[in-house]
Amino acid sequence: MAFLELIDIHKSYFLGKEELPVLKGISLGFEKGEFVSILGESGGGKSTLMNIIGGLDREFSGDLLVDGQKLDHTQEKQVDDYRRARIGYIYQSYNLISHLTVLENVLISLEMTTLNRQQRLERAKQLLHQVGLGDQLKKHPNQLSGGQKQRVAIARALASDPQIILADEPTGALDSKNTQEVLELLKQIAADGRLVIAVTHSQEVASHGTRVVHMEDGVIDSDRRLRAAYPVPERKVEFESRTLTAMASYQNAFKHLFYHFQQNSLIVLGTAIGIFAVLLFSGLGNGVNSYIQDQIDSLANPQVVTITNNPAGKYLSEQKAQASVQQASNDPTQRTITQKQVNKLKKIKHVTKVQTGYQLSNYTLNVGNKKATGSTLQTYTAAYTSNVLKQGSWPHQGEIVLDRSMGEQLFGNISAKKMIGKKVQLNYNWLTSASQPVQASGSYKISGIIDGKKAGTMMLANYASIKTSLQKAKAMTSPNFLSVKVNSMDQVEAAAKKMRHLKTDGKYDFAVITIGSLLKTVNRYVSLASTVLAAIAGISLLVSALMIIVTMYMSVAERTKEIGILRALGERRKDIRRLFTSESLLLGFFAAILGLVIAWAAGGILNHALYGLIKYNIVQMNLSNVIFAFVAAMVIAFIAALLPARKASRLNPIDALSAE
Ligand SMILES: Nc1ncnc2c1ncn2[C@@H]1O[C@H](COP(=O)(O)OP(=O)(O)OP(=O)(O)O)[C@@H](O)[C@H]1O
Repeated sequence: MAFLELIDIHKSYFLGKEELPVLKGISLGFEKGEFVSILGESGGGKSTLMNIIGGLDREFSGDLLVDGQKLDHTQEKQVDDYRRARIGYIYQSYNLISHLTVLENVLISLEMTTLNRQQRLERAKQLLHQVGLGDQLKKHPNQLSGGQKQRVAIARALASDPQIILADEPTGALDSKNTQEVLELLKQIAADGRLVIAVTHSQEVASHGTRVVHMEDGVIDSDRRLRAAYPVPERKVEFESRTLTAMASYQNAFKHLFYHFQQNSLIVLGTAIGIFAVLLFSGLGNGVNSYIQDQIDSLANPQVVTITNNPAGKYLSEQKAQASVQQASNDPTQRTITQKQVNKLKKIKHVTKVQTGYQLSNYTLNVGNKKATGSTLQTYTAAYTSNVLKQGSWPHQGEIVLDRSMGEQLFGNISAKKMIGKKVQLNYNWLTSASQPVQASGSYKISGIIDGKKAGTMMLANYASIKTSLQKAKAMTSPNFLSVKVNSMDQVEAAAKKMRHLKTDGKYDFAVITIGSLLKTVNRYVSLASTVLAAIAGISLLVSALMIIVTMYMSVAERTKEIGILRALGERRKDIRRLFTSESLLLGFFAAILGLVIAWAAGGILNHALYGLIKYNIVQMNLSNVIFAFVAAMVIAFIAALLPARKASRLNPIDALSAE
């Protein structure tokens, strides 16, 4: 049995429904060491036969046996392996990959072998040296003559040490000197014990071979032996073929990206701008959120929970509690809290202190004939931080703290310091336990001035003093809000939750507000705003994705021939798909890095510019923003490459090879 056997090969092309039979039952056997020329009239089916022998065409009937093993050409994987391990191609038009150097053109085939990097490099150099191009390694194909290009193609065809070399009009484009040299090389290849099959119109080529097969009208009409086949020397197998690794795909993609540096930098820049915008807006959202938190924390103690009664008795979530307390300020009499309720709170774990307080409406302050009025009179609790105080101290017995603007109404434009120690008369309205309105009053000394700009207009009195004046007026004296202190920040939310769930006779006792929950409400709006901005910026990412899709489609169109070459060298459809996805992922990766750098720089500049104004870094990008930007860039790049990559991988290798 011959080394390579073709048994009754039939092949037809179809034009619509019309069948055009091209090969009409070809049976041939080839041995190693033969240099066979296939001759025949133009259009006789020589190239078609070569494509079948080379495993590029799987649409035929008949059998192909190699080394006695039948090649199941319905199985793509088998044919891919066969091409990669057994076949080396040489074409009339050289089919070199233009963006790779001479050396890289040979290495690309060696990437599908078990040789290591160093061995691959050595073998490529040695082969190029053998074909007389040892000093042209760094050149690109367009810097070579026709003869030189064909010699690179020969070196590449030999790289994976295939047993079969197929040459389609190998000297068709060469002058006589180069033709001679190439023929000598082909003879040498056969003499090395390989099978060389060349399609040709040239008698000269045919006369160099060991055998001439002539085709006519889809059948073999003559098969002449010119001389004996070369003896097959004993050769040990130094390496084997294997599929392309993902690493090699990424390296190739990188080379291609770099070769079109300018075009690709623009795409990277475009995508990076989208990523930068998303990052900057998310960073700005974070910064504004934490700025607000910082501001609120500086005014109110986040470890203190504020509680009022819950007259309706329905469960109040954080948000509902806030709404309910706002309503309560219109009708504070509904909100009195009993000692029993206070005791319940004290029993909650992590609660260290429960401070009673009054929130009373409509009060008047008088000094001589000067008057100031306000809507809410509140007693001081630990909920306030000393940042609120502009001057002086919190009120003790017989003292109050005033807002600066109120002080000005009463005393004219004097300094806060001078207001301290002055006496004011306070009148306010409240109810008796029978709900009859009464007026309470007292004389108080100013112990501190509040920075109204920070905390809003308000007045804080001493709890015990207010209680005494309420008693004097025979008004009810139950407190109507509580400040409950929790021993650590971490426990505030958990403790607040327990407080919310306290019940008396099936009714929920309290409306509970934490600074955290207040902050959450504010931050929800800020986050919403920054998400909307980031989403708008995300549109530019979408544009980037479209840009990548278009580029990839253009790249597929531009590289159609290369795809054919790579398939002929043995790359699988999967490898072709990865060629494009990896290139797109690299684009996404570089864009993400550039986007990060720009966002980092812009954030830095913005922070620097605004620091003087607000004493705060307003752009705060965190790790999750960075990770998100990265993942988004990669996902977009990957998705953008899917369709073009699929298109590329589905190209018929023969059609791809014949692309201009
Ligand atoms: N994809 C195709 N669809 C339809 N017909 C095709 C296709 N490819 C080739 N043919 C036809 O099949 C016949 C054989 O073509 P093939 O290229 O194998 O001939 P050839 O002997 O190599 O010719 P040449 O020596 O001119 O290169 C021709 O008539 C050609 O027109």
